[in-house]
Amino acid sequence: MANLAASNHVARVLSAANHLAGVDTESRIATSWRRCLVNHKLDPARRGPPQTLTEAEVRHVAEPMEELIRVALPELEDLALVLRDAGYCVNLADPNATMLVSRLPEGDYARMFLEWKIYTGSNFAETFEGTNGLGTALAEQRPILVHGDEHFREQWSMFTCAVSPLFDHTGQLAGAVNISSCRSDLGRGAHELALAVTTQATRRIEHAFFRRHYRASWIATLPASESGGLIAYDDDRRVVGACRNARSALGLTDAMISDGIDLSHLIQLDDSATRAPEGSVALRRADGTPWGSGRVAPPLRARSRSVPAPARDQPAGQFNGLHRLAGRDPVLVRGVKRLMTVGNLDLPILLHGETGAGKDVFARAIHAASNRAGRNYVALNCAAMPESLIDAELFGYEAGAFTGARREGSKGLIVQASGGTLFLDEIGDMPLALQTRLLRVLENREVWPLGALKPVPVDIRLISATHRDLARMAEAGSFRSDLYYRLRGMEIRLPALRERADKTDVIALIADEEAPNCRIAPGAWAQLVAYPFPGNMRQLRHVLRLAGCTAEGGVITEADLDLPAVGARTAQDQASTERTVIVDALRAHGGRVRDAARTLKLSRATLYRRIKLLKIDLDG
Ligand SMILES: Nc1ncnc2c1ncn2[C@@H]1O[C@H](COP(=O)(O)OP(=O)(O)OP(=O)(O)O)[C@@H](O)[C@H]1O
Repeated sequence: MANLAASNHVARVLSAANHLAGVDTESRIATSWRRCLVNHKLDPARRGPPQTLTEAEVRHVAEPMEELIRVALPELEDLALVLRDAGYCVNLADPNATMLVSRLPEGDYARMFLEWKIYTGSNFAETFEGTNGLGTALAEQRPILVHGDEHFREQWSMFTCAVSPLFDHTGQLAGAVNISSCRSDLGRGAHELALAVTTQATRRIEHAFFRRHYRASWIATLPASESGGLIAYDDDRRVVGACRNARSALGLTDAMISDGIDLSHLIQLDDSATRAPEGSVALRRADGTPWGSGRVAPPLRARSRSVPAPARDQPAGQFNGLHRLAGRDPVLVRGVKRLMTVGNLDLPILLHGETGAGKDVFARAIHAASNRAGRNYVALNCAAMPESLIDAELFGYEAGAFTGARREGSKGLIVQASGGTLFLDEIGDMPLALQTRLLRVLENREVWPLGALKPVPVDIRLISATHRDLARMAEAGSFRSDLYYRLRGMEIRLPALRERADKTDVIALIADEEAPNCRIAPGAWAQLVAYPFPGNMRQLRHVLRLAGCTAEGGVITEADLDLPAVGARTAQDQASTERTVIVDALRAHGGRVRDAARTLKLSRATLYRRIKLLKIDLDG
């Protein structure tokens, strides 16, 4: 049955190539099929995984794209969050169709992408893989949806990919955003919305990148009818840059830009656009005819927000990184003090905290502060992989131990970490069978790679982390209690961002890192302080990074904060957290609203409004 489908598919591809009836031979798909057969000499029946780069090669390829990746990440994370439950994976690729960033969906869907190597490092160039979303969108430099058997190779026909190419601030092809689903059974129509969502997210990344690059220039946004193209110009109104859409709307060339063409030869802006920037302005074409409304943003010229000084009682030295992470939060400061007392004992550490609370960065800081610093630090997320893969990744295997194993075998992460630190993230998700094997490694200080005839001695410091209640899991039998006690030589709880007593310091510090040239308007500041941040530091970083890119005139306003609504219970938590923060500040200042407002970095009026809303009794 499967063979019949495959040969039917191959016959269709060949018909299209030979312009036979029964196939829309003029469609983009058929044109691409012909390219694959005639130009690239590919075989639609060939099966096999895509070419995949090693981790070091990926790092090398990603290096020149670092800034673009940094700007794109918040959008990619948001896309992944929105599409995760629908089973889509999200990727950012370079112009040669190598995936550089991948966000997998939940559960079984993730397994499909892992099995088919649709992940970081894989290459889907049309010249190798034939017609596919990523390769074809890049070859044609146009967004495309490639659904099921529209793929050139029959083996990809269970996937549907929506892809939008990404252009840099000079209008050059810089990569592509890809989303793939293994639900081709849903029909093409079901995926069309995904293409629109991907295209919009890609435009936002391009705009954020453009604004970042030209942050020292004026930036005019063309009307929505021109897809909101962007033009950057200097104080003398000479054009210094334009995005791809603006270039095509205005017929702008590189030569015109490097000659510093006068803006008035392209569009007319009245003087009010310069006097009162940031609002919408009426635009006219160069010949004076009205051209709808656009926007003008002035250059970002100065940093204007101060960063709180670190707590004065923090000692210098090897624990500096840990102290910086702990800030002025008493729970964390206490945790770091306890860590210092055990110093370099190779005690296993268990970190407990919600997602994004900083378990990974804390684990790295512990390693950096230990006498193992400078040796290997190896991390594995136990929730991101199916059991069979964790087994092979962690414990290693001998050459030819199982079908699909690497020819030369694999040392495994435990052996790689020997002499240094092994960080096991989401340890609560480790399957029971593997818990038993891990326990044996910790007890015997040796590991048996699959298929090995003798064990390999190892010397690791283990740091593990979880957001789950391991004690309860141990009681319920879903986590081995003997392993639990072995892991928690010392347990450190990382408070959620909303619980941190120094929440405002953390916001200010992260704002300074993520949006260094921006000031936060009071309304936006109040929102940030009040928001419960279920995604903790990670979410705060993303929100501020994005806000820093979209903020016009160097001021982050409420409109720049993309803070998703939180559920009713969380809203209640938020109110109670906010209440506690305000009451604490008032207490610390003997009830003086003015001083409490200064500490909370709120205006007095805002603080009075919050006090009234939260029914805080000032006299009490
Ligand atoms: N104390 C901190 N100060 C500033 N940034 C922080 C701090 N802690 C964490 N972050 C940032 O928050 C993001 C998430 O951190 P991290 O990956 O360590 O969280 P996590 O708890 O391991 O998350 P998960 O459980 O989802 O893996 C990172 O970008 C990190 O740099």
